[in-house]
Amino acid sequence: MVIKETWRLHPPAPLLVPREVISEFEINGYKIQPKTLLHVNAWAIGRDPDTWKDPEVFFPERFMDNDIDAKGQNFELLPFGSGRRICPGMYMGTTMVEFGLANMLYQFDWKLPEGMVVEDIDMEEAPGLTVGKKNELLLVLVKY
Ligand code: HEM
Repeated sequence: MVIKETWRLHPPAPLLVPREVISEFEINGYKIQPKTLLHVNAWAIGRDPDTWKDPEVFFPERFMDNDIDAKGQNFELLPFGSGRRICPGMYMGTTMVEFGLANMLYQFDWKLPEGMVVEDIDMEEAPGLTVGKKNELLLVLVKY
């Protein structure tokens, strides 16, 4: 749930990978012509207030009472895209994130630096095709 919530708010590829339209179609009254380059804004979908309650709030428990997953079937959560060109490394990527996080939590207790509160954590993203944190994460790790 924590990982899903992180991907909702911070999809690593916020605009997925551009698609080129093959045949004309209509959406919301707009006629989209062949050859048009389409971007799917997964970042905005993850923060859509019509879909998510309090979208700006980090609240992993929102995934407790539903079966929304990140495998491309639930269009409100698309960190790996969807359809024929969905990320083929989806399961490897998920496993790497789960193992990495589990190891960090297993080995260390994580604390904020003296005088810092949770709200001070800087979550600004550096722009790009794939995004990461703009500034480094400041935490103090305590070995168990
Ligand atoms: C958390 C980790 C990862 C995320 C969030 C991610 C995300 C994505 C996204 C959004 C796309 C575009 C899908 C679309 O447009 O529908 C993509 C494509 C792709 N990803 Fe990943 N990816 C991850 C890990 C990996 C790994 C570990 C590999 C390989 C070992 C990989 C290989 C690829 C390849 C080859 C494509 C292009 C697929 C195509 O165009 O047919 N990805 N990924």
